[in-house]
Amino acid sequence: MKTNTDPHQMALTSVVYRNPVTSNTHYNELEVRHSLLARRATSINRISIPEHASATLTFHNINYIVEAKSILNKQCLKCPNLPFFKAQQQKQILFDVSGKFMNGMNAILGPSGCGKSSLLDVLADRKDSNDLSGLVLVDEAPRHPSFRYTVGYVVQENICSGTLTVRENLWFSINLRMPKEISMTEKNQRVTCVIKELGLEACADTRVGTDFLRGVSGGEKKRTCIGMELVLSPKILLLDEPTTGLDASTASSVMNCLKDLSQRGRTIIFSIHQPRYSIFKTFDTVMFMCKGRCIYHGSPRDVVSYFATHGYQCEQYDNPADYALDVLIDVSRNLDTLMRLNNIYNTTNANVLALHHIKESLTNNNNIEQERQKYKIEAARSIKAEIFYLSQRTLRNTVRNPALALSQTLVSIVIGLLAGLLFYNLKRTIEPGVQNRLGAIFFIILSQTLSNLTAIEPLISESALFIHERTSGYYRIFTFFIAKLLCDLLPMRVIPTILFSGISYFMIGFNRTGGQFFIFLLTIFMTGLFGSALCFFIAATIHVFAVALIIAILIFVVMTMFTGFLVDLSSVFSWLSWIQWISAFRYASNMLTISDFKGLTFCLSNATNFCPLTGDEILDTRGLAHANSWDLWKNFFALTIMSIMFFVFAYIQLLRMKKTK
Ligand SMILES: Nc1ncnc2c1ncn2[C@@H]1O[C@H](COP(=O)(O)OP(=O)(O)OP(=O)(O)O)[C@@H](O)[C@H]1O
Repeated sequence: MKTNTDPHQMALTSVVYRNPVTSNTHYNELEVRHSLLARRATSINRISIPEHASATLTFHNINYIVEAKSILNKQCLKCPNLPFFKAQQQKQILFDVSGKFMNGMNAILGPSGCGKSSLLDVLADRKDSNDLSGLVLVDEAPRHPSFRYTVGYVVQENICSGTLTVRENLWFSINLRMPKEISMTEKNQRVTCVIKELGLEACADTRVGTDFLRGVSGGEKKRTCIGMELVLSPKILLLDEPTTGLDASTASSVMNCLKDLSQRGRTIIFSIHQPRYSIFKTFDTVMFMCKGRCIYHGSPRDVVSYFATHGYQCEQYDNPADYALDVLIDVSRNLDTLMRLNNIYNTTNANVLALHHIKESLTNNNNIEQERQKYKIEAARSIKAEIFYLSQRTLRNTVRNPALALSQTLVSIVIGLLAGLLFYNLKRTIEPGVQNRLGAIFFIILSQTLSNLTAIEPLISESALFIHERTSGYYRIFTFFIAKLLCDLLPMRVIPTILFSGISYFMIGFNRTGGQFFIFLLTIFMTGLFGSALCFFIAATIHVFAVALIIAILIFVVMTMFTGFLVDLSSVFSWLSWIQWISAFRYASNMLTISDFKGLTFCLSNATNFCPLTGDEILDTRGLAHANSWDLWKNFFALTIMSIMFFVFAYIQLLRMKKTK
């Protein structure tokens, strides 16, 4: 393959530099280097996956400490789930870890909980820098702020869109993550090339699959996730346990695939649990970790002899990987041995040399972090393009997985018919006309409220995908929010609203004027929109479906109780009655009540044509002002404000989701 340039560097075109501070000589050099790269990138007119894209990643004295919650005292063990019984405690996960990963297959091995994933996250710049000390360098320079978005990182869980095909997932990744300068032809070339490299030709146009939709195999799904990173053509590819959950042959095929990539110059770094020998021997280097410390880093061929010198003998037919893991388990139980092996590792010649090389950089470490924060990163695509690609995916998702949309539509038809039959052709009599009319309004608001609970599920089920894509810099939160609104929340309210209103309004026999039907339609739509906004906010705040659902139901029930239909609001305790002002459903039912009752007269049911009660009197009794049109529209205004407020809250919650882990 032809290699005209380095697309990893090309991705830097998506980075702009704002107010770089020039107080530090070392950083000045970096800045010059980066701007040179950026300038060079703009002149590139052809992209191909480079055969020799290699990078060396070194890390020095990495310490990672988190705030962990611990139970305060023994008595509190009885109530461990209550947050106020927990105290913040510092927990060190990584202890002075240093090392160097060059192009090739670099494995990180160790027992569960030894800090493999944490180290990978640190190397990928996905941890909060406040919890970290130490230095990570790429080709002897500090990582660029965009490193997190340009490095390939395949998380342990296979996160990609299940309703899209393998090829569509790759396109989604390349469309959103590569700079806009890259042409369609070049992207197509790259996607085709990655599909070929990963051996995905046979299933390229098969849907990946979800829990309920059979798709590609586990190995193919894993390779799709790898492909979504490879389309960026990263020099460094990090993978968290790429073989977990795969059978032996699929694990081998994934590892062979990675081996191929490494032979083409990429630096592949991955954590792995108990590899078979056939896999173990493909590694170029292995790093053994134990309780957050590194105790060996070198060739897999030297493992047995290295540990033998420390008193651990490998049995004749034992797999060296199993043997090493047994050694690690033994070492983890013996703190003295662990410290001894860790000290030996830290003082090995190679390591000392590496530290010597970057001594100057180490002293500038604090400055480097501060400087990194000052760079502003811009997304690779324009807002319009991001909305387009996200909407395209959402629509495909809806069309290919129509259960939710169909059930929402069907439920609207059924409830519309039910309301129509229950309150069929309302009479304008005092008994039972008035009561039935009020009952119909209450039923309509209640049913529309409850049918909006469905808005919780899609966001919660997509939260893992959203967090992953946000961390990997696929799109801005704003564009995700707009696409969700335009292609998911709004259509799911508009169509059912029209169907429900069209059926129920005329069957029930509310006033048949165009204006009143429009107010009815608008009220139903706004009720749905408010319900969606509230559910969106709850789903963005609480990620456990059952908890989110129960909270949404609780809020809906309280709001329904304060509509004024179940209890006379003037008789409620004064310290409780303020809830009526935040009951969106009171505003909705007020709109319907005022619109329908105003100007009506209600007759006696004995057909005497004596009509002693007017709709205006009923509105007066219910305390609903109706003198002018503002009295009606102020309810619409309040409903709109509350919907906007909850959409804003939902957006803030999305922003608050941490990019780092
Ligand atoms: N944010 C955190 N708060 C508290 N403890 C944490 C946090 N992050 C990691 N840990 C702890 O740090 C240790 C190392 O976690 P890590 O996920 O890095 O281990 P691992 O070697 O990848 O484990 P596994 O192989 O089981 O995935 C674990 O004991 C984990 O519970």
